[in-house]
Amino acid sequence: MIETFSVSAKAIPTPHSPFSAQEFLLYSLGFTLTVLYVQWLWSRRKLYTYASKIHGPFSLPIFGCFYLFIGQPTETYQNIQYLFKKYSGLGRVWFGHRLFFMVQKPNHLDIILSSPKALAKDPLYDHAKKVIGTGIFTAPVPKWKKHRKLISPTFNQRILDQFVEVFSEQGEILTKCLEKEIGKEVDLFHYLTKLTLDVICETAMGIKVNAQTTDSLYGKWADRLMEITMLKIFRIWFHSDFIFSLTPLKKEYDDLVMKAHDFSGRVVTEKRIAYKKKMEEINECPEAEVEEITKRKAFLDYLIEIAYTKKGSILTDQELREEVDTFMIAGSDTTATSNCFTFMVLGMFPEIQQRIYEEVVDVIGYDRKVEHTDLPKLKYTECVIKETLRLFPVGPFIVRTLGEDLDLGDVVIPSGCSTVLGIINVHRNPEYWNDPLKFDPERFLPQNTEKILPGSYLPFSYGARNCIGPRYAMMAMKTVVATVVRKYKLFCDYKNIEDVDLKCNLVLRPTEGFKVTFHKK
Ligand code: HEM
Repeated sequence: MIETFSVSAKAIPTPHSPFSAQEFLLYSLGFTLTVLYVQWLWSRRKLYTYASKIHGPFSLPIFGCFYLFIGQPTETYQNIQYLFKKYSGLGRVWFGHRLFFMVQKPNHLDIILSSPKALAKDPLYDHAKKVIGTGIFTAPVPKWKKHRKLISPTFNQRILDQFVEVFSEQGEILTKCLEKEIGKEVDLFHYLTKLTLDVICETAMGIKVNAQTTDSLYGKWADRLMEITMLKIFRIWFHSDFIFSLTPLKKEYDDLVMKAHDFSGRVVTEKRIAYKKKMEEINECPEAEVEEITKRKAFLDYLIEIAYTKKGSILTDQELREEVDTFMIAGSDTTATSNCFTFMVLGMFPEIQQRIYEEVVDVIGYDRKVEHTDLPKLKYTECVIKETLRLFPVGPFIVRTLGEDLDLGDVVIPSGCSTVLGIINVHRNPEYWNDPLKFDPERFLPQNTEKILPGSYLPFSYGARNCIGPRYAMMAMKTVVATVVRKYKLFCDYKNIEDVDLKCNLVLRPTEGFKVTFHKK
C-alpha cells in the first residue's frame, strides 16, 4: 500500500508559482491599496486642479504640511504667519488630506464672510465640541440658525445698559484685588479672567460666582483646555481618538472637561431653581411688580423660559448646558484677553494712558461709579480699544468650510475646501493701514473711519455668523478701563508693538504673558 501511494503521488505534477503564498497575499494587498489610492486621488482631481493654480508650501501625500504645525503654540503661530507672508494675496496649504486656502485680501474676506455658502465652521472646530458641545459657536448651520435667532434678541441695548452696573461693580473689585500687587509686575490675565467670569455669569446667566474674591480656578481650566484643544487640532495624529487616549494629555483633558462641565452644570441648576422661585413670586405679585422682577432678563433666563415652561419645549437640557459652556468660554476668555491687551498698551504708551485718564475724569469724575450713560461719551477710550483689537485681534484666524463653490472674483474656491481668514494679517497689512504697527487710536475717530476699507477691520468677524457680543464686550471693556485708570498708573516694559511676541492657544496671547506693573495714582 505504501509503495502504491508513493508511486501515484510522484505521478501528480506539483503546481509551480514564482511567489510563495505569503508573497502572493502581500502583492495582492499592495495592488488593492494602490488601486484604492488611485481611485481616491481620481475622485479628488478637482481639488488638485484648483490647488495647482495657487502657490503653497511643499506637501507630503496624505499628511500635507503637518510638519509645520507640530511645535509649541508660539512656533505654530509663527509658521502660520510665515505662510501668510510668503503666500500673500492667496495661498493654499494641505493639512492632512484637506485643502485650505489662506485668505487675507479685504475684498476676499468680505465676499466669504457675507456669503451664505461659507456659514459652516471648519471640521477642525469639532475638536472643541467635547468642551462646548454644539452651542452656537460650533453648531452645524441648521441648528446654528435656530439658536442664533433665539439668542440674538437678548443682546439688545436696553438689556446691555442694565449690565453696566455689574461691569462697574466688578471693576471696583478688581481695583481692590490689585492693591496687594502695587509696584510688582503681574500677569494681568490671572486677574482679568476672573473678572470676566464673574461678569459673564452675572449678566448672561444671572448668577453670582464670586470668582475674583474666592480665587476660582475656572479661568485656568478654560485656558489649559484651549491649549490642549489647540494641540489636538494641529498634531494631526491626535485626530485619532485612539492615539490621543494613549497620551497623558487625555487624562488631563477629560479631568478639566469634567470640572468645567460640573461648574456650568451648577450654574444651570441654580438658575433653574431661581427661575422656579421667581415664577412663584410672580404668581403672588400684583402686575406692577412683575415687570420689576423680570426686567433684568439675561439670555439664560430667556432660554430657560423656552426650555422649561413652554409646552413641547424646543431646547433640551443638554442644549441649554452647551450654550452656557459656549458663553462662558467664547465670552469670557476673549473679553479678558482683549482687556489685558488694552492695559498692556496703556502701560506701553503713557501719553495715550494720560489722555484716557483725562477723558474719564472729565466725563465721570474721580470717584463716581461708571454708568451706562457715560459710555457713549468715552469716545477716545473706545478708539484706544478698537486700535488694540486691530493690532491684537484675539481671534487672529477664522476657518470656514464652503458648502458650494465660491467665486472670489479672481479665483474660485471649490466646495468642501476651507478658508483660513487671516484677520490679524489684514489688520497689520501696510496696503490697507498706514504705518500699520504704529499704535494710533485716532484712526478710529469718526472723521477718519471712512478711510477704513470694508473687510480690512474684523476683530469680531463679520456677516451673519459674526460675534454675538461686540457691544457687550465694548461696554464691559470701557467700564473696566475707566474704573482702573482712575485708581492706577500702568507701566509695561514693551516699547513697540513689534516687540510683543505672540502665540495662539485658539485665542491670541503674548508669549511672555501680560506683564504690567501698577502704581497708585
Ligand atoms: C473683545 C471681545 C470679543 C472678541 C474679539 C470676539 C471675537 C469673536 C470672533 C472673531 C468670532 C467669530 C469666530 C469664528 O467665526 O470662528 C466670535 C464668535 C462668537 N462670539 Fe465673540 N468675541 C468677543 C466677545 C464675546 C462676548 C462677550 C460674547 C458673549 C457674551 C461672545 C460670544 C460669541 C459667540 C456666541 C460666538 C459664535 C457666534 C456664532 O457662531 O453665531 N463673544 N467672537
